Amino acid sequence: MVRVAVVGAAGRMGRVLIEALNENSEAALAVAIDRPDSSLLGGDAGELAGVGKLGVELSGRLADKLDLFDVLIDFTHPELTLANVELCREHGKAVVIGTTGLSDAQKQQLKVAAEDIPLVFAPNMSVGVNLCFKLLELAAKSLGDEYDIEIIEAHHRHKVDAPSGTALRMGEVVADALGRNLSECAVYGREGVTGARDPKTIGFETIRAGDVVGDHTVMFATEGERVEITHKASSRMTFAKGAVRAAIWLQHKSTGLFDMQDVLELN
Ligand SMILES: NC(=O)C1=CN([C@@H]2O[C@H](COP(=O)(O)OP(=O)(O)OC[C@H]3O[C@@H](n4cnc5c(N)ncnc54)[C@H](OP(=O)(O)O)[C@@H]3O)[C@@H](O)[C@H]2O)C=CC1
Ligand SMILES: O=C(O)C1=N[C@H](C(=O)O)C[C@H](O)C1
Repeated sequence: MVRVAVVGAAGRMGRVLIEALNENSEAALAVAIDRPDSSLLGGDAGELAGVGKLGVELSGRLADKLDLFDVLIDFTHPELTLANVELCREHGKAVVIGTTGLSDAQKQQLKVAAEDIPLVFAPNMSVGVNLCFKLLELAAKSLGDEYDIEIIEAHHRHKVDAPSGTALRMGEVVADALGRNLSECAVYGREGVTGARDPKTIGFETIRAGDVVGDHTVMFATEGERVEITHKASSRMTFAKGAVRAAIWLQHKSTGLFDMQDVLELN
């Protein structure tokens, strides 16, 4: 049985992760962490997640719980994730990272940490999105430079980073397949007199509204037709199940930086 610690346990993903762990026979919640100043500290993590008492108290300091878990699952925010990875690196713990919005420098820090511990880092843990990454590679290679590419994503009103990590990864997949560098060809939103579209660009449009769990569409459009590859998440459970699967998969790894394509053997 893999003993899992969840940080951000009282958050949107944290609560669903606890539920997913409760339903899994190969992994179990061992530690639940949220803000040190949270009014919820001391409560039972299972009750917080709506699955009944689990006997795991919500606490505020991961450093006090290092003996109690094998793998950390972190869906929080970049600075906290990096601090937690460093703590886990010092103590030889594996980490599954779902947090998005990391800078290039922060991603580089993960690469360095992965020399000492195993990490799964993926902007989207759902099977469907990871299948879409493969479909996008095929579509981009088949359609080529004749088609304009636009990536449209929609998320709930609480999301703090844009474009989503998934949309950016979709952009990277398509850009790589076409031999382009995303940092040179990405266009984020348009306003005013923009001029005609530069065919080499990849456009990103972001919607933030209501309770949308996560929608992504990549459009390939040319004169006479367009192809759209769309994924719509209707429950966070799809991400949580993927993260638990990654935690179980990581127990057999000693070091290395992996993503969900590795976990799902889609590479
Ligand atoms: N890879 C994937 O498949 C997915 C990735 N995500 C990503 O996961 C991340 C989290 O998303 P979401 O769950 O919606 O966000 P939430 O804000 O709901 O959850 C984050 C939790 O972390 C808590 N937190 C903040 N500071 C600390 C701290 N110092 N110590 C411990 N806990 C702390 C927050 O508390 P408080 O609210 O009080 O600040 C909150 O409970 C985002 O980056 C999102 O993009 C989301 C879904 C899927
Ligand atoms: O913040 C979210 O909610 C989500 N974030 C991830 C992202 O940025 O791609 C994945 C998912 O779409 C939900």
